[in-house]
Amino acid sequence: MSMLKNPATKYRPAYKVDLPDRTWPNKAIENAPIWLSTDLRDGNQAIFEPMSVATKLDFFKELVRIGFKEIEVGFPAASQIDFDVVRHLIENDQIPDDVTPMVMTQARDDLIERTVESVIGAKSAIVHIYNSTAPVWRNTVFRMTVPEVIDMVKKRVQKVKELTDAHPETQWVLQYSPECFNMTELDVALQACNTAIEAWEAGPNRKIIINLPTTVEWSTPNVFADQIEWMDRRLARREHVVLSVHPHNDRGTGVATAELAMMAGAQRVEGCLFGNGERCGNVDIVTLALNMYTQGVHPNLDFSDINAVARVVESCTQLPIHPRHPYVGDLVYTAFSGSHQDAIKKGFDIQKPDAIWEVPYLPIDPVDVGRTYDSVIRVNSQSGKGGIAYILEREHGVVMPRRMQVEFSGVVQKVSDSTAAEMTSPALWALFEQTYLQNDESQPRYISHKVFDAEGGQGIEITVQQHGEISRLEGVGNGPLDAAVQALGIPMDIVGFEERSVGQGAKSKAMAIIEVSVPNMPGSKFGVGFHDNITTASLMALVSAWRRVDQSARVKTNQI
Ligand SMILES: CC(=O)SCCNC(=O)CCNC(=O)[C@H](O)C(C)(C)COP(=O)(O)OP(=O)(O)OC[C@H]1O[C@@H](n2cnc3c(N)ncnc32)[C@H](O)[C@@H]1OP(=O)(O)O
Ligand SMILES: CC(C)C(=O)C(=O)O
Ligand SMILES: [Mg+2]
Repeated sequence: MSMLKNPATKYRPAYKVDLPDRTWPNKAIENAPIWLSTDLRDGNQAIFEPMSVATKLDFFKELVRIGFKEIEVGFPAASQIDFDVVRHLIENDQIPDDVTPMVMTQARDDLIERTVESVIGAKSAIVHIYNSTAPVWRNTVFRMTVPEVIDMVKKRVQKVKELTDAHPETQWVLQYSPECFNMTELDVALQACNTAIEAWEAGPNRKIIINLPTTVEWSTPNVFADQIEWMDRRLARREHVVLSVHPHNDRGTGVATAELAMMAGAQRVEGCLFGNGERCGNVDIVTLALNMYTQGVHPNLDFSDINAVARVVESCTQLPIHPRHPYVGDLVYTAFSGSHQDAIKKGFDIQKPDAIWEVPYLPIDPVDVGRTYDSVIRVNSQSGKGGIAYILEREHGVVMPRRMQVEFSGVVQKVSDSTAAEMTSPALWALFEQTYLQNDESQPRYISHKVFDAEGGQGIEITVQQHGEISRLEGVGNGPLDAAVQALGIPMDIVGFEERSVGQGAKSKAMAIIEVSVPNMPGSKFGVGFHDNITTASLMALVSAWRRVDQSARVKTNQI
């Protein structure tokens, strides 16, 4: 950046709202708003290829299934496809009684006529008209003064009223949006909205929706919340007005803007699934809804199979969802990093099914949105013992004692550092087998054993293969394991022993884990054995530990 020129000076900062007695900062979101999906309009006008009739109908069905009660079905005056979709839905009775379609148009007489025509015969319908009220649009696009803009609002609302009054069989609602509301002087926006409210003659059975958009995000969300509270206090015939917001996401704060606006009095929110829409998108209704869910408020929308919703949206819009998109991305329930994995494992260990959700680093239980725990923990060079232990326990039933977790994570770390790649669950298991289980004939391994009564205790004859040779070794001790230590003739102390059954039913096996220490060898070594018979499993674990002691001694003396 040049030292002489500061490009930031060419941008005008957002204005502040004079509202010293603002109340929204002390409020919380306690109820779901009325949701309006604008996927078929704002979402559709923002994709490379607008949706076909068939695609729009599929998307509409999905929106109904999710639970939307108000759906913007299109901009019928803009294209024949949009017009045909609306007619198809009405003529084929595909709009459930509790769902109201909305059609949108610019505040132009010719377009309003075509728009109202598109919804004739619907049980209920929202006709949505808009015009920008912000100074740049007034001066540049319309070249109109404020009184001229206000006069346009009055005449166009009267036009909608006249056309809709002619069809009393439909329950009509008017929606008026002062486009670019967030950039409009508040007194001008209020004048435009109150003009629409009066011209519509809002009252009982003549509902009006005043929809305040951040057409292009311009300020921090608190300024928008102030604007909403300011309007909420001043709108005419307030009890007959539904106060709605329509946030975009140019600053990446669409969700925060919608949340603070709800705290400030917004009763209705317009947005798109997964944040589709012009430029950086409309507010993401899925994120907003699931944010509410994590605060103990049900959003009245069904995202219990979020992957299925994502598949419909991706196929209809042809836009991929980012792998880190909140709640839905492929990686959002995955931890690679060691300390997170450790905490998640500990959280899962104590989490009870219906208790308050307290698993660290997972803001939501993946199961609530139809995701599984399968990929919650994945291993790479950033991973630690907790994550590795989690995968082995979850997928193979191997519960490692803590010191063994430390030992094995060192083994994993060496491999993942050298490959610099993710270690998949099968690769992790292969490394576990290679490290602890005797499946390589070139290394010391257990072959068989016989026990017999001996003077002074338990006798054992253990057959092992060591460096290619079969040896039968005998020992006596206070049990088979102790006898085997004597038979192997190595000064090993067994400092830890655990056994458990792994797997279920006929397929279950005994697993033994033995920790041994050897004089002059720092630390300890672990060995593992799996067998149908518990004594055999523990002898295999002992030989596994012996092999690992032998291996590390040979590494030290450079024999391997
Ligand atoms: C923020 C939003 O998302 S708003 C929604 C925007 N979505 C769309 O525009 C998609 C659908 N629209 C279209 O396909 C087209 O605009 C059509 C078919 C509806 C109309 O097309 P055209 O008749 O060619 O007009 P065009 O789009 O160029 O509009 C420009 C004219 O409309 C006027 N205009 C623009 N917006 C509005 C409005 N909200 N209310 C009244 N007049 C408007 C402009 O001032 C301009 O007038 P001028 O010709 O006298 O200078
Ligand atoms: C509500 C309409 C006019 C809109 O899409 C917007 O302002 O972003
Ligand atoms: Mg918009």
